Amino acid sequence: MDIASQKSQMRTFLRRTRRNLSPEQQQDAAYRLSQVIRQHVGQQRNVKIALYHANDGEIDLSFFIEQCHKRDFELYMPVIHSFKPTLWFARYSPGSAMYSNRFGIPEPLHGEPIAPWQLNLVLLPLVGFDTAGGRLGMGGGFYDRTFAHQRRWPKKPKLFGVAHECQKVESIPVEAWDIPLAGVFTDKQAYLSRQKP
Ligand SMILES: Nc1nc2c(c(=O)[nH]1)N(C=O)[C@@H](CNc1ccc(C(=O)N[C@@H](CCC(=O)O)C(=O)O)cc1)CN2
Ligand SMILES: Nc1ncnc2c1ncn2[C@@H]1O[C@H](COP(=O)(O)OP(=O)(O)OP(=O)(O)O)[C@@H](O)[C@H]1O
Repeated sequence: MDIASQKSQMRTFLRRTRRNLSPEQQQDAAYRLSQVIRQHVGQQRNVKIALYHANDGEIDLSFFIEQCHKRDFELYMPVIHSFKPTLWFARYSPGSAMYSNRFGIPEPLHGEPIAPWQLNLVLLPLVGFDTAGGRLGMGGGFYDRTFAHQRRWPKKPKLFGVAHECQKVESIPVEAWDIPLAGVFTDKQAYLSRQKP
């Protein structure tokens, strides 16, 4: 079986697995995840973080968003570009007016854009991951394209995948365009990459 078909099968299975979590399991996971991320963001100030609005059983960042709000962190959410398959990031605060994109995922309606290299941390939603740096997204290549040229940027945000622990698999093939992650945060622990991304 070719890599695209393997990934597609894995995607179907893992999306179903996360959608089958109960509301209690989701809430518990969201709380634990916020603690795991907080340990890694530490006591820094003026942090600019891109995160996402949970959809399709994704692990929910609302507890973490609350904590960021209290600490005056600036938050941003991905917005799908109107004619290119890439993302830009718009300022978000709890209570911001939102608009559903073509996949039904809410995006900030009036959020100020930020140049991606000005972000300090990007939390990417994952469908699956392994502990060797393999990752699986929704299959649109949106994050891959958005961060494809980051080596040429004046500075780079740290990229961390975010997922439920039950989205961890034995091995996901890494393809040439896959952007390297600094690690993955789950409701159980942080998996940090060995190689520097
Ligand atoms: N919460 C969240 N926001 C995100 C992402 C994400 O994975 N999660 N994205 C990460 O890239 C981008 C959106 N990418 C997406 C890619 C595919 C599908 C999707 O549901 N595809 C459907 C069928 C496609 C269609 O309707 O045409 C599917 O596969 O069932 C959704 C989002 C930007 N925002
Ligand atoms: N930098 C790029 N330039 C052009 N096409 C790309 C680039 N990155 C990925 N793609 C294309 O996007 C498609 C989806 O890739 P892949 O299955 O790895 O997505 P994904 O990693 O699951 O999605 P995401 O990046 O949104 O999390 C592939 O067909 C790939 O060829």
